[in-house]
Amino acid sequence: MMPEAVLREFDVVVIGAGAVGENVADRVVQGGLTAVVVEAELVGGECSYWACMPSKALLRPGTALHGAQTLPGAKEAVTRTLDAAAVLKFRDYMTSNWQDDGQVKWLEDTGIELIRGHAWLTAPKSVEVTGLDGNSYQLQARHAVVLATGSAPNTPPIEGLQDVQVWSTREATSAKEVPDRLVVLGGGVAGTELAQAFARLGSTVTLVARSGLLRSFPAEAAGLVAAGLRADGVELRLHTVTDSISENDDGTFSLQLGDGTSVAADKVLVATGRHPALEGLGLESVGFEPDEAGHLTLTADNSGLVEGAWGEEPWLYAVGDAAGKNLYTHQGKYEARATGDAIAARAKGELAGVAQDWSRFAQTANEHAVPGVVFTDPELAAVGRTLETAQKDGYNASSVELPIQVSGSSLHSENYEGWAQLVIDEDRRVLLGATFAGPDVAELLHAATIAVVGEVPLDRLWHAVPSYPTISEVWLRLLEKYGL
Ligand SMILES: Cc1cc2nc3c(=O)[nH]c(=O)nc-3n(C[C@H](O)[C@H](O)[C@H](O)COP(=O)(O)OP(=O)(O)OC[C@H]3O[C@@H](n4cnc5c(N)ncnc54)[C@H](O)[C@@H]3O)c2cc1C
Ligand SMILES: NC(=O)c1ccc[n+]([C@@H]2O[C@H](COP(=O)([O-])OP(=O)(O)OC[C@H]3O[C@@H](n4cnc5c(N)ncnc54)[C@H](O)[C@@H]3O)[C@@H](O)[C@H]2O)c1
Repeated sequence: MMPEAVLREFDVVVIGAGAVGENVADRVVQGGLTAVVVEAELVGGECSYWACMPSKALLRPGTALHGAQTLPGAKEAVTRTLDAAAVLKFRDYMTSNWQDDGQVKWLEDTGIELIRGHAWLTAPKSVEVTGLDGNSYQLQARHAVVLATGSAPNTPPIEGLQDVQVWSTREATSAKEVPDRLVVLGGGVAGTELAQAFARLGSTVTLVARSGLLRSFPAEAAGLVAAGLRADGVELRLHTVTDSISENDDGTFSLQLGDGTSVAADKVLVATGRHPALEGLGLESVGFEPDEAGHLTLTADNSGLVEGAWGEEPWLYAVGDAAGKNLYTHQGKYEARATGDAIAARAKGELAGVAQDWSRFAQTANEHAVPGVVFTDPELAAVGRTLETAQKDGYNASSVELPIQVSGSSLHSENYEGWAQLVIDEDRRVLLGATFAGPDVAELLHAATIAVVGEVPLDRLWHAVPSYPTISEVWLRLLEKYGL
């Protein structure tokens, strides 16, 4: 017999304790409300244990080693290759060995209650939980329920894929051994980063992508990353579809490609995008139906409020990967701060109706200034609109671009190769976006984010003097080329 449900009431119920769920709960508690987060796996979510942190821990030692190898004086001192076992150990350390005690303690110290288990909606503001402690919980939210359930990997329609055991990014980022031959399917951010990480750890890597590499970025910038991967021995099979996959008796894999060739692998990583994790959440009980293909989608406004949920007043919110706007930890946490503050303000009667753009309750930067870094070597860092997206969005946009060739870059490494672009709104003479590609350009990005968010006029930007000799001097060169 099922034990009777434990009834609990909170101001806010958050489903999912990834980085985003943690942050939204933090903000509502700072705002004077009570909050519970329900987590089915590890507190900290995908980013801490299977995504950002382990993938960057696998990449960073290779980048540091390569950096030293490109500098006279240092390269003579570096005589060995990457120590794969030590890199995996560093990755284990950066994921706290997949233990979440530290993050649980943070929840306790912050005054957020944690229930471990699987949660789903049963009615407006009502959530049921099958607890990992054997209890069942009936949670009632006085003000809001927040979906912070993250995303799940897409499965591409490849014959035989359903019948074989391939790696998702989870198995890749938590791998205990380095496979001899790895095939990566997908030329997006995850596929590109992990292809380079494993190539540098010693795998023979083939990356198969049905289109180009890193297609959402300017071609010149993506081209530098492609050259970096090729230099590490990654075979890039771009504009190539994968027709079928099968597992051989010895546990290896054979993939048939659309160009008639085949490729063999010891492991296959599928990294072909992700979708919001909204299945099994009881959304049907509050007014949502899957489409003909069986997919559930939600539309959330600029405060994260989900449109169309049953109920007398606004109560259902979606943030982070679950909202499906921008699948980045930093952007999800930004959404969480706005949503948490909006929930607290609405509960106190301090916010009515739609949140005003650029107020603390609105996720306005989602429309204008989403920064992202591809942590390959060389890096690719971009914020805001590309020339293509700016023109598509109706801006009278122009661009200025240059190879990165300044004193800072020639000091950085021998034969430094980089590329930078600014996208300009000609009507207002402000930046709409920026892209940098090259070794160690990630730290250049925040200056661009500030310029885009602040809509700093170019004539004023001219007075932002980059220090000599830094790679940031490329800003000055770009503005000079633009005509200032
Ligand atoms: C390989 C890889 C590398 C990445 N690297 C970066 C990077 O370098 N920088 C960056 O900004 N982004 C990166 N990302 C993206 C980043 O990981 C996500 O944007 C981020 O994790 C989203 O956070 P979230 O809290 O929305 O979701 P998640 O971290 O997925 O958290 C959701 C949580 O909800 C829980 N949950 C789901 N359903 C239920 C339920 N019904 N009941 C209870 N609990 C539930 C899950 O167990 C999970 O813990 C990477 C992604 C991948 C795949
Ligand atoms: N450094 C970072 O911030 C970082 C790193 C990794 C992942 N992420 C985030 O995680 C999300 C998921 O990463 P991702 O690389 O899986 O997604 P992605 O959207 O970046 O790339 C998906 C790739 O898969 C390909 N693809 C899609 N469907 C396919 C099909 N049916 N057959 C073959 N190829 C197909 C696409 O053409 C694309 O190249 C991204 O949105 C990204 O924001 C961020």
